[in-house]
Amino acid sequence: MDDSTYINASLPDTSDRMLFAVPKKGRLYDQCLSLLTNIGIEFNRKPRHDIALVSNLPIALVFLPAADIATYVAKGNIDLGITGLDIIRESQTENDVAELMRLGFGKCRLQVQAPAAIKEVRDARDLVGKRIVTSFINLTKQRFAELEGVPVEEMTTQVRFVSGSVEAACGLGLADGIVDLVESGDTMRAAGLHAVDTVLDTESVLITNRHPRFPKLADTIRQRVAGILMARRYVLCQYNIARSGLELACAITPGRQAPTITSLEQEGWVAVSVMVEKKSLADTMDQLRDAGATDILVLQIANARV
Ligand SMILES: Nc1ncnc2c1ncn2[C@@H]1O[C@H](COP(=O)(O)OP(=O)(O)OP(=O)(O)O)[C@@H](O)[C@H]1O
Ligand SMILES: O=P(O)(O)OC[C@H]1O[C@H](OP(=O)(O)OP(=O)(O)O)[C@H](O)[C@@H]1O
Repeated sequence: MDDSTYINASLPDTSDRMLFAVPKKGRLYDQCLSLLTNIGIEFNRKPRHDIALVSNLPIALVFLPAADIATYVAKGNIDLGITGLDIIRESQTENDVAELMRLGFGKCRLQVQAPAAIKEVRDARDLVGKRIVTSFINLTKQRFAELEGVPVEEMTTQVRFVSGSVEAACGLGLADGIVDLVESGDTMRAAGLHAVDTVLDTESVLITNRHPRFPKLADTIRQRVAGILMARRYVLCQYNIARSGLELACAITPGRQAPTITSLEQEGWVAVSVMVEKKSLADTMDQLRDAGATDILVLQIANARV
């Protein structure tokens, strides 16, 4: 029985539905569920069931370990999925999946880490020929082979797999260094480690098989996700300004495409409506004020299509 027979046998009522895989637990789970809600996907997941039929679209959600999603999508068992870039690279599926969009959450770094107390190890090169423990065996071997300047088969560094709690390996005497994900750095510091190299910057991505079975539906989901990401990134800013100050104001707020300008019932004045990135909003409002804008209002964007 091959992989496709197995998955189809376990999904008897889903043959006419696009299979959309999301992590069943872990760091990406909450953000994925929130994204699904925001893009209008309605479903009812029964306790302990890993498949949920979507009630308002011909989609079945499949809850899988994040680490397996890229492989399922690459092999075509699953049509669309959300997982980490790190997982795509580690499972060597980048040629078999199409990355539709980076999702802006699950951001962290895959780093080589060593005991901070061992002063001789300041750089990943200091770990060449030593013992490394990781859950990312392929990426780690590639990195150390690169450092050694030899093919993976000829490298002297010993890379060993553990499935979790990687940070404990040095303290327990199993490794001289580890390769693991770091976000805040709290886990690494608590284990007495420090980073000596970054192998990869990662975040969650929306992926599809290179030969999708439901291209139109996959594109609809892509567009909905793009709209939500844009709505999260921008606000709508409205203000009034004298025509004499309009050129400067438009330079401060060029918008995504261009500002919308309407006449006010007051000679020589216009109203401007424009999208502004949230991260620069406070500065932008100060600059608009200095440029003579009045009644500067900021409105949240609930959703969008771009
Ligand atoms: N600290 C973190 N900050 C942000 N994203 C992370 C972090 N740790 C992991 N990720 C992302 O989430 C993905 C899944 O990691 P997570 O630790 O949640 O795995 P998991 O599914 O719970 O499996 P495991 O049982 O091996 O821990 C990672 O591949 C990575 O893309
Ligand atoms: O830099 P930090 O913010 O401390 O995050 C890093 C930790 O997060 C991940 O593990 P997670 O907590 O998801 O659990 P896991 O060890 O079970 O994978 C990763 O494997 C690190 O251990």
